[in-house]
Amino acid sequence: MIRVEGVSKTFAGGFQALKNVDLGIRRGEIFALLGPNGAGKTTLISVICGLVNASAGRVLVDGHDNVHDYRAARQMIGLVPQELTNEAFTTVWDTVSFSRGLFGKPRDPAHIEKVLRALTLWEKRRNRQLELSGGMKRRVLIAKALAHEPQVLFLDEPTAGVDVELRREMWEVVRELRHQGVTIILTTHYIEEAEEMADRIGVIRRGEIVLVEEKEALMRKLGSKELTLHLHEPLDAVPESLAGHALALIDDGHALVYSYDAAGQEDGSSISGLLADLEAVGLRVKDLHTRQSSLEDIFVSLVRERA
Ligand SMILES: Nc1ncnc2c1ncn2[C@@H]1O[C@H](COP(=O)(O)OP(=O)(O)OP(=O)(O)O)[C@@H](O)[C@H]1O
Repeated sequence: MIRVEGVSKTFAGGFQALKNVDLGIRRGEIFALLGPNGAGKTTLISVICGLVNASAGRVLVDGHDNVHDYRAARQMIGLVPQELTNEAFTTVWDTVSFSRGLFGKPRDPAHIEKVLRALTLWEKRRNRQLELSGGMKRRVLIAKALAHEPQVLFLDEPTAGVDVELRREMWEVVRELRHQGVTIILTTHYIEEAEEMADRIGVIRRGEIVLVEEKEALMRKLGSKELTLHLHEPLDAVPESLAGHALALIDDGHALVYSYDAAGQEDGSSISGLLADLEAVGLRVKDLHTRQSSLEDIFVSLVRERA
C-alpha cells in the first residue's frame, strides 16, 4: 500500500531527522511505529503524507508518487495529528463535513453519520468543539481524517493522554476500521498499545529504521524465558547427564541458567524434567528465579545509544 524508498530528511538548520529509510506497509495491516522522543516518527509520517518534503528518496501510495501525483496520493490518506487541532467554534458536524469537501469529494451525509456514530460522536454533532472533552476532541480528529473515505489512516500518538477506558475504546475503533479494510499506521509510546494492536512493529531510532518484524515473531522472542538455579556447591562443568537440557554455567559455577521458550512449554514439563534430573545427579538448589524478556526490554536495547 505504501512504499518508502531511500527517504532522508535534513531540516533547514542542518539536522538530519531521517536517514535513508526504506519501509513497506502492507494493504490492510496495522503497523505500529515505535521510537523514543525525537526519533523521527512524526517526520516520517509527515513525509509520507506530503506535509514535509523529503531531501532524498520517494514515497508511493498505492503506486502514486506523493510528489508527482500528489492529489491521488493524498486522497488515499487520512491523518490524525498528534496535537489537538480542533477549531473551537465549529460544530462537530460542520468540521467533519468540511474536511470531506477539502478532498473534492461530493457531500455524503450518510457517510458522515456513519463515521460519527462509529466514534460515538453522533449525540455531540451539534456541539461546538470547545464544548467537548479531550477524548471527544481526539475522536473528532479521527472522524475528520475518515470523512473522505481514505484507504490508509495515520494515527500519530492516538491515545496520548487518554484514559484507560477510552484507550480501549479507541483500539476497538481502530480494529473495526481495519476490519473494513483500512490500512493503519500508528505511532505510539505505549508498548502495550503496539502489543495489543499491531500486526507488525517497526522501531525507529535517530532517524533510522532499526527493526521491522511481525508482532507474533516478536512475541515469540518475548516469550523466551530464563530460569536461574543457584547451587549449594559450585560446579566445574555442566554434568554430562544434564547435557540434554539447554544449560549454561555462570557465576563461577555457582549457578545454572536454563533458557527455554515459554510459548512452547506452557505445561512446565521441561522444567519438571530438569528438576528431576538435577535431583538424580544429586545437585542441590539453594534458590531459583525466572526472568522473561519483554518487548520493552527489546525496545530499550534497540534504541539505547551505542557507545
Ligand atoms: N521543522 C523542523 N526543523 C528542524 N528540526 C526538526 C523539525 N521538525 C522536527 N525536527 C527534529 O527532528 C527530530 C525528529 O522529530 P519528530 O517530531 O519526527 O520525532 P518523533 O519521533 O515524532 O518524536 P516524539 O515521540 O517526541 O513525538 C527531532 O530532533 C526534532 O527536533
